Amino acid sequence: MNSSICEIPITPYKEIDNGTDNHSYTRSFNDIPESQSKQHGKFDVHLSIRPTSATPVPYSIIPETTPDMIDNSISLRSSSNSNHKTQPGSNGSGPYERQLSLLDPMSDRVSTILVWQNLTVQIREDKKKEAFQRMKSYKTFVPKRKCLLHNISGAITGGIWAVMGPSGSGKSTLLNTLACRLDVNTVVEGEMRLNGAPYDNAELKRIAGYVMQDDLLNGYLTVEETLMYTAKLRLPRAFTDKQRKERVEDVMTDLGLSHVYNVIVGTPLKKGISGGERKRVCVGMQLLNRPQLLFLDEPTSGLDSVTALDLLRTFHVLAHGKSQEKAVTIVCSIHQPQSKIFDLFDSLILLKAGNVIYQGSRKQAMEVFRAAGFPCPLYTNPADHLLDVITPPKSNSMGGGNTISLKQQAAIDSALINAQSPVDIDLNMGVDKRLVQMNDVQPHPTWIKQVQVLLQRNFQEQIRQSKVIIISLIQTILIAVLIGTVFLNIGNAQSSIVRRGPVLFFCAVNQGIFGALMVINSFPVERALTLRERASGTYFASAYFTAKIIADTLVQLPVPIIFSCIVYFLVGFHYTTAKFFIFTLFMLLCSIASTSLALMVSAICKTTDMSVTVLPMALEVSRLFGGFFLAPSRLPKYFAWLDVLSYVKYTYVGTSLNELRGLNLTCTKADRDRNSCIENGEIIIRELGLDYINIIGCIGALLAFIIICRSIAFLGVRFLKN
Ligand SMILES: Nc1ncnc2c1ncn2[C@@H]1O[C@H](COP(=O)(O)OP(=O)(O)OP(=O)(O)O)[C@@H](O)[C@H]1O
Repeated sequence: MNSSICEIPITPYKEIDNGTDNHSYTRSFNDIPESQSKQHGKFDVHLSIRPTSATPVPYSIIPETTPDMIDNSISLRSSSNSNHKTQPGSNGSGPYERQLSLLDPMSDRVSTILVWQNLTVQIREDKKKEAFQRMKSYKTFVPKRKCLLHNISGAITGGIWAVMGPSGSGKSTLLNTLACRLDVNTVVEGEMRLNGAPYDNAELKRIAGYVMQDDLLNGYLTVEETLMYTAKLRLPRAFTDKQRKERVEDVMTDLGLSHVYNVIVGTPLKKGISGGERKRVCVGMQLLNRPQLLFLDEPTSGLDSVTALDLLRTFHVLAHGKSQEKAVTIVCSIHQPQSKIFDLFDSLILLKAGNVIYQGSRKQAMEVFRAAGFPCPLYTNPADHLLDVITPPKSNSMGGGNTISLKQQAAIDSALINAQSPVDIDLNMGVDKRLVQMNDVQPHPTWIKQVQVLLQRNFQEQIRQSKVIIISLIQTILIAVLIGTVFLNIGNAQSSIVRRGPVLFFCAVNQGIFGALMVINSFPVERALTLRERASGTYFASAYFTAKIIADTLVQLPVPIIFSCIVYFLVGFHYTTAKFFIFTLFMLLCSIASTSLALMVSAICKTTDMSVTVLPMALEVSRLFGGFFLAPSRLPKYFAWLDVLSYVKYTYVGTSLNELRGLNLTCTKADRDRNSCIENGEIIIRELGLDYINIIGCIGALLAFIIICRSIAFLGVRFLKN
């Protein structure tokens, strides 16, 4: 069977009978959305159609042959066409490639071809549990796994693709598999190729973007700031600031965001841009480094129909490329699009329970369904029709509705599959495009530059949240005044001995709480955002962590300093300049230690709920072993390890040593008569058993505590990804 293309411009659609069962059309872009035709101007595109039924049927015998049958993007070689010959003069990359260039109107601008063959995705209960069971009974071991995708094959070759199917059919699983974003408990079998070569997440990060369903963004930054920071972090280091700014402006114009460039993104409590605009910002962040491939998971979820249509029109324009530019191949998972949205897709993958029911041109889908005996009724949304056919109606509790038996449903599925030619995948598709891509790798901004940009972003966010900082300062002043007045001018009398311990212990406890609560509330959300940015290859985990530690510490500094200045003088602690600075240093280290503990807990627990449950216990233990209720030297040996973990203890013991060393106490005659006079602080230190360590030891222990907690937190951020 030969196919040939006649280049006769006929507008809008006219069939050219070339004497074969392959028919060719030439059409103009009159029927594409206005926005797109403006971009392209008016030009003619050559398309061919192929019969899709198992037994090829010439289209001429189907009475209502319509342009719907035009296959303008399908790239799967059908077995029935496997004798397809390479045209003379083609670039020799095989019949598949040639077919692409014949079938795809923008093949010269399609830069990415994604192919998968015999792809099976399974989920296991737990990776470690499975490995353990395998070790225990390796001969008889049969892993318990749920199959999410069943041995599917296909290809994505340009244009805008919809992955459709009922809920739970595996749309997100397919997207995540192709984008190498599955979680650790997933087992993938089969081949996936990007431009003819196996690929991994790192390679995909360079050329592809992924927009997740929920628009997780930094609510305190404006649209322009959000995009500008991403541009600074993601665009190659060779870009100048001017070029970055131009790229951001370009993306904002493309996505229709220019009118909100100065509006903050917004948080649940502070309204910012709209839902559709948020989605556009997420897409914009991915478009900044001009990806060749864009995955979008349910991009229209939560949007009203007008906004959703508007967004899809934007994607359609991106997918067909602006003049002279390479087009972005877009793959969207979508639930049940309205008909106008459905019309914007070039191609379709229809999934049901992890199986592919249809893949190929969107327009041809209706024909396949008709050939299988399911023509789309008049005035019915084609997307609804496709889903209605493949989704069996469930009987309701009232016994209403017509149910279809599993057998009938299986018959429908096989009728649909039989109405299409079997797919024969060529894994080498797009190999020539790969060479171009490999030469195109440009280095990312340096680690130092990333830290610098992230620091700037962090400070900007903190400034936008200045209310929280101001409230924390006011609260610190109030608490400090309260403590200072309760223990006002403690003096040097014997009665001051029983008051010194509690006030020092209370200072240590108080410094820990506020910072820890702030971290526990904000870090899990920040972590989710960071994970997402890192999944897109925006920056190194170490750069993020370094910037966070520096910014948080600098913002935290004033609180213990203000606290110390007020409390120290109101209480009237042992006054020398050195002692005051040592006290302040302990307050500062205590505050940093508590936030480090909270950071570690929330990095390991991952969610706010879990962190909020675990942190109070950690704080309680720190207090219990804080050295006040029971002297550290008198603790039972088996608790020694918990005692070592208490940052409160090192603060309390350190400040006590600082206060009591060199402290002279006055005694009244009555005290002497009762023989209960304690003349100096050294005696108290010995009595309380605090002399097992010195001040330097306490400072060292606090520093070690901070370093260990932060190192564990870093490992949590770096390696715990879900
Ligand atoms: N981590 C997982 N553990 C267990 N089952 C999973 C997991 N991920 C997905 N599944 C199951 O795999 C099937 C496909 O899920 P997937 O999220 O891909 O479906 P979907 O078509 O995107 O659904 P929806 O449209 O509702 O988002 C579902 O039955 C789901 O319960």
